[in-house]
Amino acid sequence: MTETIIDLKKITVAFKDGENQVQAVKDVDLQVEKGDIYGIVGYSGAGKSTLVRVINLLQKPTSGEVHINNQNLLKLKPVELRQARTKIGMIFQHFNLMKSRTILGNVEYPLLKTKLSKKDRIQRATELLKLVGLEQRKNDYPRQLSGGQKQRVAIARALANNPDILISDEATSALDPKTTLSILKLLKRLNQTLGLTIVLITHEMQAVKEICNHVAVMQKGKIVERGNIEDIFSTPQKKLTQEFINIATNVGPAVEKVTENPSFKLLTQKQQLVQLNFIGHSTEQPIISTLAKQFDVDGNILFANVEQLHEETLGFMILVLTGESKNIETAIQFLKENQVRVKRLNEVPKSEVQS
Ligand SMILES: Nc1ncnc2c1ncn2[C@@H]1O[C@H](COP(=O)(O)OP(=O)(O)OP(=O)(O)O)[C@@H](O)[C@H]1O
Repeated sequence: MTETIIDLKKITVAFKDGENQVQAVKDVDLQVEKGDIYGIVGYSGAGKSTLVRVINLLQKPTSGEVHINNQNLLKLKPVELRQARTKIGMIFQHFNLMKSRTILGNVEYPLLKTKLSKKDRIQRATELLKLVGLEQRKNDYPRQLSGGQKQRVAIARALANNPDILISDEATSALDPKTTLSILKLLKRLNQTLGLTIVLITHEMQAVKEICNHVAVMQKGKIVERGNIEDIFSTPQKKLTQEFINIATNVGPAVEKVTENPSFKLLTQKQQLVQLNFIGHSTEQPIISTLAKQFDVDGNILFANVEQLHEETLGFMILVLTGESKNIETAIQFLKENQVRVKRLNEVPKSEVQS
């Protein structure tokens, strides 16, 4: 049985900007299941940070309801809210470590407000550093660590009070791709071993693809599309979502390269440039040879990429189909009937297309 741990209802956040009012978040509902890793993707200014800051009431909404762990946070007394907040950890792009404290001192810091003795605090902080693989560095200072190591310390600190939820606000945006991957893997491990629910804000669908089970796409303060990761990657509905996925799967840059190449202009009336997206079992079929054998249509592969998302395999391909236009149309129909999404990348004159 799934259990909803984050339930935001009709959240609106408005800021005063001089004479004007900026609505950073507009009437957003968001439900996250316990134990999930939920991505929130959007370009800068979409309202992602503002929305997730509502989860721990770092940002009070102008209107709406905030239910976390079945508690209505807006109805809690200050002392109860402080307690509820300790169960929501947060990590940031710039780590926010205290320069004058050692690594151990940074992780110990949130425990100073608890009833733990100094000895127990040190023991807990040491355990947490072990969990993120930095026990050996506990007496170092933040300046002595790399970006990835600093983020590991920030993660250990965020876990000090045994939170149920971890909010990651662009936590890998300042890191190189390899370090990003290692931090994402660490988050996934913590999700699996501690049952931690993670909300991951990012402007990169690539990060979402690595570890999230669900994703919401934000634009201008609203969630424009949401769903499980396989559905969103295989059948994105909104142009913005497609854009993010094209970048994450390298299809976007490949289409650009192909269509900007001078040879693209030289395609004949018997050639159709197509982008194919395959889902699940359709990735295993010998599509190209079938097109040649059954429809007398040759397929020349210009780009191909296969992505594994949990149990689902997704394939992306850019092809030039060459043959009689009638045959190309039948071949495209065949592909569609076999759960392959087909997007035409060049216009074939109408007179050539038989319906
Ligand atoms: N305290 C504030 N006062 C006024 N406007 C704000 C405030 N905080 C955010 N905004 C505005 O709200 C909108 C959403 O900002 P927000 O930081 O939530 O977006 P974001 O998607 O997280 O982008 P980024 O990744 O750049 O932080 C922006 O137009 C921003 O300028």
